[in-house]
Amino acid sequence: MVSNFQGHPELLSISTGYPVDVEEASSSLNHNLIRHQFFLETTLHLSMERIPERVMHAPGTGAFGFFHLTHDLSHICKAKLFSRVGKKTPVGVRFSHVAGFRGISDTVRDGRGFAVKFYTEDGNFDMVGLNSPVFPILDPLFFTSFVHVLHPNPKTGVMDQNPLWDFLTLRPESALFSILLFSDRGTPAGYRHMPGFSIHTYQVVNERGHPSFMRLHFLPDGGMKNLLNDEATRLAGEDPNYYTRDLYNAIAEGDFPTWTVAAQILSLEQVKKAHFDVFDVTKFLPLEKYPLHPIGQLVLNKNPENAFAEVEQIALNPGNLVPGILGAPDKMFEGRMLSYKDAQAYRLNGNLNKIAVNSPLKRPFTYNRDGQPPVADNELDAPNYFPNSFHGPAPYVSKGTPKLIEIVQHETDNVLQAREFYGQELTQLERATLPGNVVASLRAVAPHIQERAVKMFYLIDKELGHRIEIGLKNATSKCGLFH
Ligand code: HEM
Repeated sequence: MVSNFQGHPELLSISTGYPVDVEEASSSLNHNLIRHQFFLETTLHLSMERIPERVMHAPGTGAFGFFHLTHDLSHICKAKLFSRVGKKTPVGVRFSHVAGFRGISDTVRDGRGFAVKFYTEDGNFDMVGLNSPVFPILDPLFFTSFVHVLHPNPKTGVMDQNPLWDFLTLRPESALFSILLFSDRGTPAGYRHMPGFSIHTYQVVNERGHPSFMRLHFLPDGGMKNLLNDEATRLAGEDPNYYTRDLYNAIAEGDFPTWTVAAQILSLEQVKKAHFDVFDVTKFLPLEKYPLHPIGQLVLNKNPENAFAEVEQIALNPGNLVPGILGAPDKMFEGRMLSYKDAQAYRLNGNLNKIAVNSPLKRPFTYNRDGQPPVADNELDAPNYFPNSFHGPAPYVSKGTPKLIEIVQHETDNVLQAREFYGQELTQLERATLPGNVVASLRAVAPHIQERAVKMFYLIDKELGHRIEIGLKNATSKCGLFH
């Protein structure tokens, strides 16, 4: 990953086009600085190089490619990306760290974002998921607190494990996510070696408006690979951009990463008869009951050419839906539909969909005008009000607007799936390394929170609880505590 700019040098100018003379470009000593146009512009522009970083998932990288449909799904969902086997829909993908700020080392233990923008003929569909099949909280009301516990203490500015463990042990629905996070899956071997999950169960409809429900899985064709804690810690110090470079170089060398895309598909009947909430984002849908149906392949074959324009400014929003995909009926999804729109308007301003990476394939015709750049084409004297009798954009006529089903959500058993996942899904090696990974974080936490955490792990599995308890007793360093 080196700069290999091969172009001929152009004439240097400032952004107004004023050509810069060699004397001006060489020194500002003994010059009137206010009249030194080159100094003035470069210095003032530097202060404006940054935009607000994402409040969550700030560190990350991206790549581009396509989604190749291998199995027709049009009997279930009329979205264009799922019809006609062989179809290739262009995609933009952003992989990210859940916590921390830009610049954090890639291999630090964390959840990872796995977000895909599908550029379809009917607009952009964004699947904004994680490398984990579940989310730690059920209720969007607690999302702000969850974000706060993953960020530095506002007094000291230092990361502190106390709020994280305090919160996780007080919100028992996070038990399954905690097992995943502290297993070796919390330190993937790279972005191209991790899976992705929609987590939400989407409601979709076919041409006849008939509803079905699906959770999407993206399974790395090269297999899932993780790092052991020691290796991840070493790489965090020695090679902070380990994942980013690995992905970039693989694509640059033509070793394109691919994922098999599969869906768990449920009928309305199955949803009603499930005996549990299939929309609960803190739980997975058992594979024996709802098997995976392969639908296609995700291929990443193009690196970004401009990281700022194509990665920092990509706006992935679960509220970006297309006809046939209604979104999920759970409260978390509803909360997300509000939050991303607001966060991205703050970060990129109201014309964010005019930024090239966010623009849909087909030119949109709207009644919105102007604002902060990029304003580009403002549709000139086409009517900017609706209704009108001057041939302004007209809505299409549908056969009726499908509605999301209504659901009632409750907290349910929080231990059962964590126990199942620990006992049946983790490999022997992952079970062996889990207690040490937990202790490495928990040892820096106040004793009353440690006690609660140990109880939580005992509830999941007696031996796991016991090994963490012993590990904590033997842990000598209590690093991270402020007195
Ligand atoms: C199933 C639950 C959730 C998942 C899987 C998830 C996943 C993600 C991912 C992958 C990103 C990074 C997108 C990118 O690469 O640009 C992100 C960003 C973000 N998420 Fe979530 N999230 C979840 C829940 C929530 C909730 C409940 C809220 C708020 C109510 C929220 C608010 C945000 C915000 C504000 C950002 C930053 C958006 C931006 O500035 O572009 N998320 N989330």
